[in-house]
Amino acid sequence: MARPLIQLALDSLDVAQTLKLASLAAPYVDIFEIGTPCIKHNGVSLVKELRKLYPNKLILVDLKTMDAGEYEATPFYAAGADICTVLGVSGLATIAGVIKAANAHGAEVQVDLINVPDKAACARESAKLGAQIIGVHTGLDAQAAGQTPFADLQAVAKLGLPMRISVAGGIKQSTVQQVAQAGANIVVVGAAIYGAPSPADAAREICELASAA
Ligand SMILES: O=C(CO)[C@H](O)[C@H](O)COP(=O)(O)O
Repeated sequence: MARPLIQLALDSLDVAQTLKLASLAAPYVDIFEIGTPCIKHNGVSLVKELRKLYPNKLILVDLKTMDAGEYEATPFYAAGADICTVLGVSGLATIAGVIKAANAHGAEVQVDLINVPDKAACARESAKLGAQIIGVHTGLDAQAAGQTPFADLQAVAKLGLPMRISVAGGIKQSTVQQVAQAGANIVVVGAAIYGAPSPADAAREICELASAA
């Protein structure tokens, strides 16, 4: 089994800190995620800057789009995003709009299952529409309330859909192998890297653990 891709969530609002973290972790991660607060604060120019600095990395823009899918996502794909996210709770018309924008740019879409009540139905419908990635996600506020993504990951993996599975929500060194073995194709890590004393060491450890899973 191929190791899952490692996605670093760049969740700072500060551009200098974001670029510094990206450079420290770059040797060990496959995807740079421009996190939702970061993209809202810094906009399309940060996508362009990261694209220029890292032509060979995948860039995910965590738009968490809720409406006006095609219109909102188009400038981010045009700026160089490989993947944009859309909320599963937004509904099928919005998801279809982001997929249309992605297709126009030869790019991909991740549907985020955060707070979706019927995750299996949403994942199935998203696959039918042509989304390439389904995101099992326990957000930061839900994590603070003690929730984790592990049970949802198992349930989504069991569906056997023709989509890659991304998992996010407090993944760290002690859980990366568990999620890889449960079927995650993309493992998203934020705080366990950016909050570590050495982000580079943390990113390397996570990459090595994922490779050995
Ligand atoms: O999308 C996010 C919050 O909505 C975060 O970027 C994602 O949860 C990863 O960060 P962490 O590993 O700290 O949970």
